[in-house]
Amino acid sequence: MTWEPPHDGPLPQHHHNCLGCGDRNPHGHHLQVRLEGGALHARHTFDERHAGAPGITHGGAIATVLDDVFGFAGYLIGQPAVTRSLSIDYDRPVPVGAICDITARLERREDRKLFLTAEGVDASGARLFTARALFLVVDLQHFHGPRPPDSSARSSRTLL
Ligand SMILES: CCCCCCCCCCCC(=O)SCCNC(=O)CCNC(=O)[C@H](O)C(C)(C)COP(=O)(O)OP(=O)(O)OC[C@H]1O[C@@H](n2cnc3c(N)ncnc32)[C@H](O)[C@@H]1OP(=O)(O)O
Repeated sequence: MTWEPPHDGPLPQHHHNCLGCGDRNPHGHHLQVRLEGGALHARHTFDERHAGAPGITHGGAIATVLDDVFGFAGYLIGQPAVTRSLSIDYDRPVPVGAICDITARLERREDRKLFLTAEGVDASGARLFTARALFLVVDLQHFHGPRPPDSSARSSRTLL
């Protein structure tokens, strides 16, 4: 089967239990990532579960979400890729309960290496954080390992 680039619109979750985007992970962020004009977009609202300082989103929660949005780069190239390096600049506190719009782009590819950037802004457009990541393309063997006991959690609408 030949791979075709995805059209603009919602992208499938990585898998149902994914911490970032899985719809069946009760501890997850339930991200919904869209492709728009070649860029990956997610609108997300962190909640009280994601607080570090009172009322302010934990930096690790932001890193989780960024890592997962970057993980959708696999859809742009039709091959799975995983994080090798992730770097974040936290420009402003992200209030719990506030809308956060995240945009990520594949800046360039060098063989297996995907160089990615992302930005998060609030509802007024003020920049909250920026990030850079290096993802490496892997083959499906990379994911062969211990599997969740509920293998029925997988479906054709997921990557794994
Ligand atoms: C079905 C679909 C599902 C897809 C499902 C996708 C789900 C995504 C979920 C969200 C994202 C995640 O959480 S992913 C999970 C978190 N990440 C992981 O678990 C990855 C753990 N790490 C690994 O498994 C491994 O380190 C790999 C596979 C990433 C890379 O290992 P490797 O193949 O040995 O590659 P390595 O030699 O280290 O590096 C390859 C090239 O990158 C360069 N390189 C390495 N680090 C850097 C760096 N910081 N900056 C610049 N360049 C670097 C090296 O010099 C080399 O260049 P050159 O000599 O080639 O020029």
